[in-house]
Amino acid sequence: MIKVQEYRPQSFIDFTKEENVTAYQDALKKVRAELVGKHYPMVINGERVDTAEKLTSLNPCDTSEVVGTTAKATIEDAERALQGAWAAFESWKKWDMDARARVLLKAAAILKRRRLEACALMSIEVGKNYAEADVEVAEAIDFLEYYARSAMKYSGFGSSETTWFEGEENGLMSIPLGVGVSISPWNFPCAIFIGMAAAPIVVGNCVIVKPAEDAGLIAGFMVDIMLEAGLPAGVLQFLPGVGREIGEYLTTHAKTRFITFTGSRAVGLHINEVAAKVQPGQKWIKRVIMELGGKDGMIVDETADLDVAVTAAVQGAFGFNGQKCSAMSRLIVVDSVYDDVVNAFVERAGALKVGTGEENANVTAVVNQMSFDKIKGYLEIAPDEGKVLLGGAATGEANGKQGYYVQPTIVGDVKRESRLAQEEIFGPVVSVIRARDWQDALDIANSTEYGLTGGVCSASRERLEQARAEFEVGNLYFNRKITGAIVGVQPFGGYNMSGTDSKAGGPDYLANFMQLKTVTERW
Ligand SMILES: NC(=O)c1ccc[n+]([C@@H]2O[C@H](COP(=O)([O-])OP(=O)(O)OC[C@H]3O[C@@H](n4cnc5c(N)ncnc54)[C@H](O)[C@@H]3O)[C@@H](O)[C@H]2O)c1
Ligand SMILES: N[C@@H](CCC=O)C(=O)O
Repeated sequence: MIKVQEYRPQSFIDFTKEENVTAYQDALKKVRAELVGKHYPMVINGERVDTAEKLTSLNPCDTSEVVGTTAKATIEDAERALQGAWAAFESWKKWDMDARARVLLKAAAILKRRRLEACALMSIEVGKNYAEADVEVAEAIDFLEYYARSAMKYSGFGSSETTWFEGEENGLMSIPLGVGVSISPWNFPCAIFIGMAAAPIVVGNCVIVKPAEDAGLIAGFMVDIMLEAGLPAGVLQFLPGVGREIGEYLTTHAKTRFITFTGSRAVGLHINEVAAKVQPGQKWIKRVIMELGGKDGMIVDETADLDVAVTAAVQGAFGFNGQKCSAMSRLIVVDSVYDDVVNAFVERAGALKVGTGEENANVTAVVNQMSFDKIKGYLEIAPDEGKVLLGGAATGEANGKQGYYVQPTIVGDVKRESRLAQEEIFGPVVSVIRARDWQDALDIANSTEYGLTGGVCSASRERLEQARAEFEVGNLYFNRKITGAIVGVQPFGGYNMSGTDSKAGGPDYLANFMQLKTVTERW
């Protein structure tokens, strides 16, 4: 058994301290000097391989800046990566669990040393401010540390998990699935990207990682760390490319054993459908693990502490511009305190500074043109679906910089069945919904097809207990923000249309990537 201290999540950097701000700014300079403008080729079978065409990553906060480029994998590359991964699987599956876990622990150690570089790169590539970037890199380290330790419980012949039967030895063996595809989103391009790769890898699978098109550089940075930590050739195949091209090819392929996907509901459901169709030569039912979108609501009732509720609302709604699956996009307030809560929320949100990630603004630009246009579309219908109380414009500029800037927006008295109340917007836009009373608020909270995060701000024990039982979400928070799950502390994942509730960072997450064999020997 590997010798490590008990898992403890990373603490976050305190950016109220001047020395930490200075260190971050130094990291930004280093990243600008060493990583901006860099090109990341694919990594297939341990070799760096390039393509004629490239994918370009733009700075969303200053779209005149190209942050860097990656290769753009073709179908032939995807095929080669898949075959190479199956060849690597023959030896990787035989490695001791301890030895595989050590690779993750070493990667965590390297990332700890390069923590601020990873943060700074994300400030430039996807516009995260300092705290948002830091929380994400801390989560990436936590995933590596946590999954390394979790793997231990699947090591060896687990006869203790079965009931004793006289005259026989019985037990369960956990064995890896084979080769899978990990398809990740741009909004947590470091933590989710590496968590979805490290988990299957540590228990003996080989993985083709397909990062999001908008965040290829941080993905390349993380792959370098995994290789430096000692992953053998072919275990992690780095395949930046276009989702509907190579993603589609790999998810439909007969030789893909499992798919772990985090992204939108639309793409997730499409993958679920194509993966279910058995291809010629396919000899398994593909395992599909899905983490999808949300339309997350937080209820504030008349017993709530107003300051706690408003702080939770501002943090949950506007952290990383609402570009989190967990973001509070619906604030559901009971009628008797509606005006007080909403006025305070509008006032606090109105003080948020809009600017670049590098300037450490509270709200930065949204990720790309498609996202900007989509949010703009919702802002256009907002006056018909409620009252715009704050913001309401997609300005496309902040402090003289052209970028995908959208004002923090609050729309009041949104109709509960409207598009603003039902569809994931994925930007700094909050719909406030007026509820008659507590029960009406809970009904509204449960009235979407999603079920990812939710929250209640209330001092009523009875109501909190009712919510515990009846609020239909995978992650439920009381009297705090509804974002920011910590690995091992709040296992994360939703149900209903929000996903397969596989609970990343939870005690059973690795079981998603293994199959069990029961072995009986008669003595
Ligand atoms: N539940 C969670 O844990 C969680 C976490 C983060 C983000 N999300 C969700 O992700 C979404 C935002 O991320 P996004 O915009 O990158 O999502 P997206 O669905 O547009 O893309 C996700 C990934 O899928 C790939 N892809 C696109 N089409 C594909 C296809 N046909 N076949 C295979 N792959 C394909 C993309 O290239 C990308 O890598 C939001 O809906 C958000 O709620 C969920
Ligand atoms: N795990 C993150 C959300 C990831 C989705 O975007 C949170 O808990 O806020």
